[in-house]
Amino acid sequence: MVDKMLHRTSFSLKSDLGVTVADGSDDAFVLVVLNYNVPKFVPVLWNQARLRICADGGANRIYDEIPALLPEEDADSVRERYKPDVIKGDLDSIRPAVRDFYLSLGTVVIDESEDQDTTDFEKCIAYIKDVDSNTAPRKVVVVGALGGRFDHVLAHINVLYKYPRLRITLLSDDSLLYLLPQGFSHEIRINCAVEGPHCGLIPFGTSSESTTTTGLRWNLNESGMAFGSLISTSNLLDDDVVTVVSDSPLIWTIAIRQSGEDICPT
Ligand SMILES: Nc1ncnc2c1ncn2[C@@H]1O[C@H](COP(=O)(O)OP(=O)(O)OP(=O)(O)O)[C@@H](O)[C@H]1O
Ligand SMILES: Cc1ncc(C[n+]2csc(CCO)c2C)c(N)n1
Repeated sequence: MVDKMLHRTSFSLKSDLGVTVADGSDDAFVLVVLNYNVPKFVPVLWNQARLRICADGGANRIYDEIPALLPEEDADSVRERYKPDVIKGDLDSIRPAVRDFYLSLGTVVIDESEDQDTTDFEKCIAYIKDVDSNTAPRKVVVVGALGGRFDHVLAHINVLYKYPRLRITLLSDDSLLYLLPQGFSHEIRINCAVEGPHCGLIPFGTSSESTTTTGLRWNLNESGMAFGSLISTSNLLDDDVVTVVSDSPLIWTIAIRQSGEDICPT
Protein backbone atom coordinates (compact mmCIF):
# COMPACT_ATOMS: atom_id res chain seq x y z
CA MET A 1 0.00 0.00 0.00
CA VAL A 2 1.52 3.37 -0.96
CA ASP A 3 0.88 6.47 1.16
CA LYS A 4 -1.45 9.13 -0.15
CA MET A 5 -0.04 12.63 -0.66
CA LEU A 6 -2.58 15.43 -0.55
CA HIS A 7 -2.09 18.59 -2.63
CA ARG A 8 -4.10 21.75 -2.23
CA THR A 9 -3.37 25.28 -3.43
CA SER A 10 -4.17 27.04 -0.18
CA PHE A 11 -3.03 30.57 -0.95
CA SER A 12 -5.36 33.22 -2.32
CA LEU A 13 -4.47 35.41 -5.29
CA LYS A 14 -7.47 37.71 -5.28
CA SER A 15 -8.27 39.55 -2.09
CA ASP A 16 -5.71 41.11 0.20
CA LEU A 17 -7.01 40.40 3.69
CA GLY A 18 -3.71 41.60 5.17
CA VAL A 19 -3.51 38.36 7.15
CA THR A 20 -0.49 36.11 7.50
CA VAL A 21 -1.42 32.43 7.68
CA ALA A 22 -0.64 31.33 11.26
CA ASP A 23 2.83 29.86 11.75
CA GLY A 24 2.56 26.12 12.22
CA SER A 25 -0.57 25.91 10.07
CA ASP A 26 -0.56 23.45 7.18
CA ASP A 27 -1.11 26.43 4.91
CA ALA A 28 1.95 28.43 6.06
CA PHE A 29 4.40 29.03 3.23
CA VAL A 30 7.68 30.75 2.42
CA LEU A 31 7.60 33.15 -0.54
CA VAL A 32 10.67 33.23 -2.81
CA VAL A 33 10.96 36.09 -5.32
CA LEU A 34 13.18 35.54 -8.37
CA ASN A 35 14.66 38.06 -10.79
CA TYR A 36 11.93 37.88 -13.41
CA ASN A 37 8.56 39.60 -13.95
CA VAL A 38 6.75 40.03 -10.65
CA PRO A 39 3.18 38.71 -11.06
CA LYS A 40 0.48 41.28 -10.25
CA PHE A 41 -0.78 39.27 -7.26
CA VAL A 42 2.57 39.33 -5.39
CA PRO A 43 1.40 41.96 -2.84
CA VAL A 44 -1.46 39.60 -1.91
CA LEU A 45 0.87 36.58 -1.58
CA TRP A 46 3.42 38.66 0.34
CA ASN A 47 0.90 39.35 3.09
CA GLN A 48 0.02 35.66 3.45
CA ALA A 49 3.62 34.37 3.62
CA ARG A 50 5.35 33.47 6.90
CA LEU A 51 8.82 34.33 5.49
CA ARG A 52 9.90 36.29 2.37
CA ILE A 53 13.18 35.58 0.59
CA CYS A 54 14.58 37.30 -2.50
CA ALA A 55 17.07 35.52 -4.73
CA ASP A 56 19.72 38.19 -5.45
CA GLY A 57 18.22 40.46 -8.18
CA GLY A 58 14.72 39.44 -7.04
CA ALA A 59 15.23 42.22 -4.46
CA ASN A 60 15.47 44.81 -7.29
CA ARG A 61 12.12 43.52 -8.56
CA ILE A 62 10.45 44.03 -5.17
CA TYR A 63 12.04 47.47 -4.79
CA ASP A 64 11.04 48.61 -8.32
CA GLU A 65 7.81 46.77 -9.06
CA ILE A 66 5.77 46.57 -5.85
CA PRO A 67 5.32 50.39 -5.69
CA ALA A 68 4.25 50.27 -9.36
CA LEU A 69 1.63 47.64 -8.47
CA LEU A 70 0.28 49.87 -5.65
CA PRO A 71 0.28 53.28 -7.41
CA GLU A 72 -2.20 54.89 -5.02
CA GLU A 73 0.27 54.53 -2.12
CA ASP A 74 3.47 56.42 -1.34
CA ALA A 75 6.38 54.49 -2.94
CA ASP A 76 8.75 54.80 0.03
CA SER A 77 6.25 53.56 2.59
CA VAL A 78 5.35 50.65 0.29
CA ARG A 79 9.08 49.75 0.14
CA GLU A 80 9.35 49.80 3.90
CA ARG A 81 6.28 47.60 4.30
CA TYR A 82 7.35 45.07 1.62
CA LYS A 83 10.75 44.32 3.21
CA PRO A 84 12.31 40.91 2.45
CA ASP A 85 13.38 38.90 5.52
CA VAL A 86 16.34 37.43 3.65
CA ILE A 87 18.22 38.19 0.42
CA LYS A 88 20.53 35.41 -0.70
CA GLY A 89 22.66 34.67 -3.75
CA ASP A 90 25.97 35.51 -5.35
CA LEU A 91 24.87 39.15 -5.17
CA ASP A 92 26.04 40.09 -8.65
CA SER A 93 22.61 41.40 -9.66
CA ILE A 94 21.21 43.29 -6.65
CA ARG A 95 21.92 47.03 -7.00
CA PRO A 96 24.11 48.35 -4.15
CA ALA A 97 21.51 51.01 -3.28
CA VAL A 98 18.78 48.33 -3.01
CA ARG A 99 21.04 46.11 -0.84
CA ASP A 100 21.84 49.06 1.46
CA PHE A 101 18.18 50.10 1.67
CA TYR A 102 17.05 46.66 2.86
CA LEU A 103 20.13 46.22 5.14
CA SER A 104 19.11 49.47 6.88
CA LEU A 105 15.65 47.96 7.48
CA GLY A 106 17.12 44.81 9.05
CA THR A 107 16.96 42.35 6.15
CA VAL A 108 19.48 39.49 6.45
CA VAL A 109 21.72 39.55 3.35
CA ILE A 110 23.70 36.38 2.64
CA ASP A 111 26.55 36.49 0.12
CA GLU A 112 27.46 33.10 -1.33
CA SER A 113 29.44 34.34 -4.30
CA GLU A 114 32.03 31.60 -3.74
CA ASP A 115 29.47 28.97 -4.86
CA GLN A 116 29.29 28.99 -8.65
CA ASP A 117 27.69 25.53 -8.91
CA THR A 118 24.19 26.30 -7.63
CA THR A 119 21.86 29.06 -8.77
CA ASP A 120 20.64 31.89 -6.58
CA PHE A 121 17.24 30.20 -6.48
CA GLU A 122 18.73 26.94 -5.21
CA LYS A 123 20.73 28.90 -2.60
CA CYS A 124 17.39 30.22 -1.29
CA ILE A 125 15.89 26.72 -1.19
CA ALA A 126 18.97 25.47 0.72
CA TYR A 127 18.37 28.29 3.25
CA ILE A 128 14.77 27.13 3.77
CA LYS A 129 15.86 23.52 4.16
CA ASP A 130 18.91 24.06 6.38
CA VAL A 131 18.63 27.41 8.19
CA ASP A 132 14.95 28.29 8.60
CA SER A 133 14.14 26.78 11.98
CA ASN A 134 10.36 27.00 11.67
CA THR A 135 8.80 23.60 12.16
CA ALA A 136 5.80 24.32 9.94
CA PRO A 137 5.42 22.12 6.86
CA ARG A 138 7.98 23.29 4.32
CA LYS A 139 5.71 24.83 1.73
CA VAL A 140 7.38 27.22 -0.69
CA VAL A 141 5.77 29.44 -3.33
CA VAL A 142 8.15 30.82 -5.97
CA VAL A 143 7.24 33.82 -8.11
CA GLY A 144 8.94 34.81 -11.36
CA ALA A 145 9.66 31.12 -11.85
CA LEU A 146 8.11 30.47 -15.27
CA GLY A 147 8.73 32.29 -18.53
CA GLY A 148 12.02 34.08 -19.06
CA ARG A 149 15.32 32.34 -19.75
CA PHE A 150 14.78 28.69 -20.62
CA ASP A 151 17.92 27.44 -18.82
CA HIS A 152 16.69 29.16 -15.65
CA VAL A 153 13.21 27.62 -16.02
CA LEU A 154 14.74 24.15 -16.39
CA ALA A 155 16.97 24.82 -13.36
CA HIS A 156 13.82 25.75 -11.40
CA ILE A 157 12.17 22.45 -12.33
CA ASN A 158 15.37 20.57 -11.50
CA VAL A 159 15.25 22.04 -7.97
CA LEU A 160 11.82 20.43 -7.49
CA TYR A 161 13.43 17.07 -8.22
CA LYS A 162 16.46 17.79 -5.99
CA TYR A 163 14.27 18.71 -3.00
CA PRO A 164 11.27 16.35 -3.33
CA ARG A 165 10.41 16.63 0.38
CA LEU A 166 9.81 20.39 0.19
CA ARG A 167 6.44 21.28 -1.26
CA ILE A 168 7.61 23.84 -3.83
CA THR A 169 5.11 25.54 -6.17
CA LEU A 170 6.46 27.50 -9.15
CA LEU A 171 4.13 30.32 -10.10
CA SER A 172 3.61 32.87 -12.87
CA ASP A 173 0.68 35.05 -13.88
CA ASP A 174 -0.56 32.20 -16.10
CA SER A 175 0.34 28.84 -14.55
CA LEU A 176 1.53 27.01 -11.50
CA LEU A 177 3.36 23.71 -11.30
CA TYR A 178 4.70 21.32 -8.69
CA LEU A 179 6.23 17.87 -8.40
CA LEU A 180 4.23 14.76 -7.67
CA PRO A 181 7.05 12.72 -6.07
CA GLN A 182 7.48 9.04 -6.78
CA GLY A 183 6.24 6.54 -4.20
CA PHE A 184 2.88 8.09 -3.33
CA SER A 185 -0.61 8.08 -4.71
CA HIS A 186 -1.58 11.71 -5.22
CA GLU A 187 -4.85 13.47 -4.49
CA ILE A 188 -5.02 17.00 -5.91
CA ARG A 189 -7.85 19.09 -4.47
CA ILE A 190 -8.57 21.85 -6.93
CA ASN A 191 -8.95 25.39 -5.58
CA CYS A 192 -11.28 26.63 -8.30
CA ALA A 193 -10.97 30.26 -7.14
CA VAL A 194 -7.30 30.14 -8.14
CA GLU A 195 -6.70 27.43 -10.74
CA GLY A 196 -8.09 25.56 -13.73
CA PRO A 197 -9.45 24.35 -16.04
CA HIS A 198 -6.46 23.61 -18.32
CA CYS A 199 -3.87 21.28 -16.86
CA GLY A 200 -1.10 18.83 -17.71
CA LEU A 201 0.97 15.94 -16.37
CA ILE A 202 4.55 15.90 -17.59
CA PRO A 203 7.13 13.09 -17.23
CA PHE A 204 10.17 15.42 -16.92
CA GLY A 205 13.45 13.63 -16.52
CA THR A 206 12.17 10.08 -16.41
CA SER A 207 9.54 8.49 -18.59
CA SER A 208 6.63 6.68 -16.96
CA GLU A 209 5.72 3.12 -17.78
CA SER A 210 2.34 3.36 -16.12
CA THR A 211 0.23 6.31 -15.01
CA THR A 212 -3.44 6.21 -14.02
CA THR A 213 -5.57 9.30 -13.34
CA THR A 214 -9.13 10.22 -12.41
CA GLY A 215 -10.84 13.59 -12.59
CA LEU A 216 -9.51 14.65 -15.99
CA ARG A 217 -11.26 14.96 -19.36
CA TRP A 218 -8.55 12.75 -20.91
CA ASN A 219 -7.61 10.29 -18.16
CA LEU A 220 -4.63 7.97 -18.36
CA ASN A 221 -5.25 4.30 -17.71
CA GLU A 222 -1.99 2.49 -16.92
CA SER A 223 -0.58 4.51 -19.83
CA GLY A 224 3.08 5.14 -20.59
CA MET A 225 4.29 8.72 -20.94
CA ALA A 226 7.60 9.96 -22.34
CA PHE A 227 9.02 12.85 -24.33
CA GLY A 228 9.03 11.57 -27.90
CA SER A 229 5.69 9.83 -27.43
CA LEU A 230 2.80 10.84 -25.12
CA ILE A 231 2.85 13.67 -22.60
CA SER A 232 -0.45 14.97 -21.24
CA THR A 233 -0.84 18.66 -22.14
CA SER A 234 -3.98 20.72 -22.88
CA ASN A 235 -5.92 18.41 -20.57
CA LEU A 236 -9.00 19.71 -18.69
CA LEU A 237 -10.40 19.25 -15.19
CA ASP A 238 -13.49 17.13 -15.05
CA ASP A 239 -13.84 17.18 -11.26
CA ASP A 240 -12.64 19.18 -8.25
CA VAL A 241 -10.43 16.26 -7.19
CA VAL A 242 -7.79 14.72 -9.46
CA THR A 243 -5.98 11.52 -8.51
CA VAL A 244 -2.69 10.36 -9.98
CA VAL A 245 -0.90 7.04 -9.51
CA SER A 246 2.37 6.62 -11.38
CA ASP A 247 5.59 4.62 -11.27
CA SER A 248 7.55 7.87 -11.87
CA PRO A 249 7.75 11.39 -10.49
CA LEU A 250 5.60 13.74 -12.60
CA ILE A 251 5.12 17.48 -12.90
CA TRP A 252 1.52 18.62 -12.37
CA THR A 253 0.72 21.95 -14.01
CA ILE A 254 -2.51 23.91 -14.03
CA ALA A 255 -3.57 27.30 -15.41
CA ILE A 256 -4.12 30.25 -13.08
CA ARG A 257 -7.74 31.32 -13.46
CA GLN A 258 -7.96 34.79 -14.94
CA SER A 259 -10.38 37.30 -13.42
CA GLY A 260 -13.90 36.77 -14.70
CA GLU A 261 -13.50 32.97 -14.88
CA ASP A 262 -15.02 31.81 -11.62
CA ILE A 263 -16.78 28.64 -12.64
CA CYS A 264 -15.94 25.47 -10.73
CA PRO A 265 -16.20 22.30 -12.80
CA THR A 266 -18.75 20.57 -10.54
N1 LIG B 1 15.72 35.81 -17.20
C1 LIG B 1 15.31 35.02 -16.22
N2 LIG B 1 14.30 34.16 -16.42
C2 LIG B 1 13.86 33.35 -15.42
N3 LIG B 1 14.40 33.33 -14.19
C3 LIG B 1 15.41 34.16 -13.93
C4 LIG B 1 15.92 35.06 -14.92
N4 LIG B 1 16.93 35.76 -14.38
C5 LIG B 1 17.05 35.34 -13.12
N5 LIG B 1 16.15 34.37 -12.82
C6 LIG B 1 15.97 33.67 -11.53
O1 LIG B 1 16.20 34.59 -10.48
C7 LIG B 1 17.32 34.16 -9.67
C8 LIG B 1 18.13 35.37 -9.29
O2 LIG B 1 18.60 35.92 -10.50
P1 LIG B 1 19.79 36.96 -10.70
O3 LIG B 1 19.48 37.86 -11.84
O4 LIG B 1 20.07 37.61 -9.42
O5 LIG B 1 21.03 36.09 -11.07
P2 LIG B 1 21.55 35.34 -12.34
O6 LIG B 1 22.98 35.72 -12.32
O7 LIG B 1 20.82 35.46 -13.63
O8 LIG B 1 21.23 33.93 -11.78
P3 LIG B 1 22.19 32.83 -11.17
O9 LIG B 1 23.30 33.60 -10.47
O10 LIG B 1 21.33 32.05 -10.24
O11 LIG B 1 22.65 32.07 -12.38
C9 LIG B 1 18.07 33.13 -10.52
O12 LIG B 1 18.72 32.17 -9.71
C10 LIG B 1 16.94 32.51 -11.32
O13 LIG B 1 16.29 31.55 -10.52
C1 LIG C 1 28.44 21.75 -15.32
C2 LIG C 1 28.22 23.19 -14.95
N1 LIG C 1 27.51 23.95 -15.83
C3 LIG C 1 27.30 25.24 -15.55
C4 LIG C 1 27.81 25.80 -14.40
C5 LIG C 1 27.61 27.28 -14.17
N2 LIG C 1 26.78 27.60 -13.07
C6 LIG C 1 25.78 26.83 -12.63
S1 LIG C 1 25.02 27.50 -11.28
C7 LIG C 1 26.02 28.86 -11.34
C8 LIG C 1 25.88 29.94 -10.32
C9 LIG C 1 25.16 31.11 -10.82
O1 LIG C 1 24.99 32.02 -9.76
C10 LIG C 1 26.92 28.79 -12.38
C11 LIG C 1 27.93 29.85 -12.74
C12 LIG C 1 28.54 24.97 -13.51
N3 LIG C 1 29.05 25.42 -12.34
N4 LIG C 1 28.71 23.66 -13.80
